[in-house]
Amino acid sequence: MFMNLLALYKRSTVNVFKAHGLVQASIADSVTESFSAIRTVRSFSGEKRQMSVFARQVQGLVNTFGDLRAAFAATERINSVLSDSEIDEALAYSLDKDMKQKKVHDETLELYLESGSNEKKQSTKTRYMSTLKFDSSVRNLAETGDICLEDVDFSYPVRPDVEILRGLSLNLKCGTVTALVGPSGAGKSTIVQLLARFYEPTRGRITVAGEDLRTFDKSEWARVVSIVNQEPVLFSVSVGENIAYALPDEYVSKDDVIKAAKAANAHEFIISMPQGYDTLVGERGGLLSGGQRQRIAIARALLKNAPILILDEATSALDTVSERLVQEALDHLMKGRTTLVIAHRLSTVQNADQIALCSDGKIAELGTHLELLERKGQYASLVDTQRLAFE
Ligand SMILES: Nc1ncnc2c1ncn2[C@@H]1O[C@H](COP(=O)(O)OP(=O)(O)OP(=O)(O)O)[C@@H](O)[C@H]1O
Repeated sequence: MFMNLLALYKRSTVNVFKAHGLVQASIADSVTESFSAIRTVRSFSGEKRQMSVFARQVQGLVNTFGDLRAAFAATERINSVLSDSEIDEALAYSLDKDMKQKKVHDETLELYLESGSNEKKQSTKTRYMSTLKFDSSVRNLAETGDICLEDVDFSYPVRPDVEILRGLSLNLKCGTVTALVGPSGAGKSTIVQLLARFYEPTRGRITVAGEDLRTFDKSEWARVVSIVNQEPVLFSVSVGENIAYALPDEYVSKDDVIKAAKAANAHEFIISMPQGYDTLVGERGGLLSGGQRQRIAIARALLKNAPILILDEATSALDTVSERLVQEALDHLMKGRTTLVIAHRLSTVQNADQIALCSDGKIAELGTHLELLERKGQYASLVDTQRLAFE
């Protein structure tokens, strides 16, 4: 993982240096051309055409300085990420909140409040944040507590004026399955994005065992959440390596990989391939079928063993045999985990512990399949529309 990051950094740095080189060459060209244009203008000052050449060269020079500034900004950004001096906004938020509520009294915080040097403030903040990270023991909370979306509003940063979620509240009971259904565009995938913390709520909060998710480091949170979706991301390496990728920072034995593959109904098809677990899967797993790719993703999730599971349309677009194999693997994966399933086909979610119907950025109906049918509301009409043969 670290080697990949290093390689990425090297590539980025080389690109920035290349950009610098290009920009410098371009500046030199622009300057030379500008001076030659000036000379031309001087010697043929009566000709308008030469004036327009001169104006173009000056414009070129201005653009070049713009490019140079962007290249410097990119270098600075890369360096700030690598030197770890970036502020984790989520943690900064919780720190700020605790301080405002004066819940935390210790001398480190007082130090922080003092008007000391920026460096001192930063180091105090970092120390406080690492205490928070350590104390919070995310995994323990995720294994034992409910996840609650509390009165959540959300707008995507690119369209801040459009509210996608409006006062949405939902409780995912620890160790149970919640199915999220609703019309297209209602906000189901947006809820997944917030639970995975790709975005933070604009208002309201998401908690695990009562703790605001923003108090946890995002990478720690990523360890306790598994997402399996319709198009799993596979890398152009072997099947075994793709499964082991679940734990990129840890040593994973071949036995563990095989155990996960067996539980995911993937072992049989893997050993029937020419090089078994060493078979390369091709670019984005292109040498495997859709159902096989999903079972590899499920094996990966089993190996990761995260207490929170999100299944986004996981069994759609599969033929009946593949769907049965994948569904069995999923049933295995869901056991004992706090699971949120998004499915368009209502037949796949009727056994969930609770079904939440998301409509217009809110949870409009909540209950079991039978309860919601009896209610004769939106869920019942969705079921009706799909003309499914429920008991
Ligand atoms: N990254 C994004 N930036 C801006 N708007 C987005 C983004 N992703 C989704 N949206 C908008 O948010 C709204 C809700 O989308 P979302 O994907 O959450 O709905 P959904 O219920 O999952 O729909 P579907 O069932 O069709 O997948 C839509 O209007 C969509 O256009």
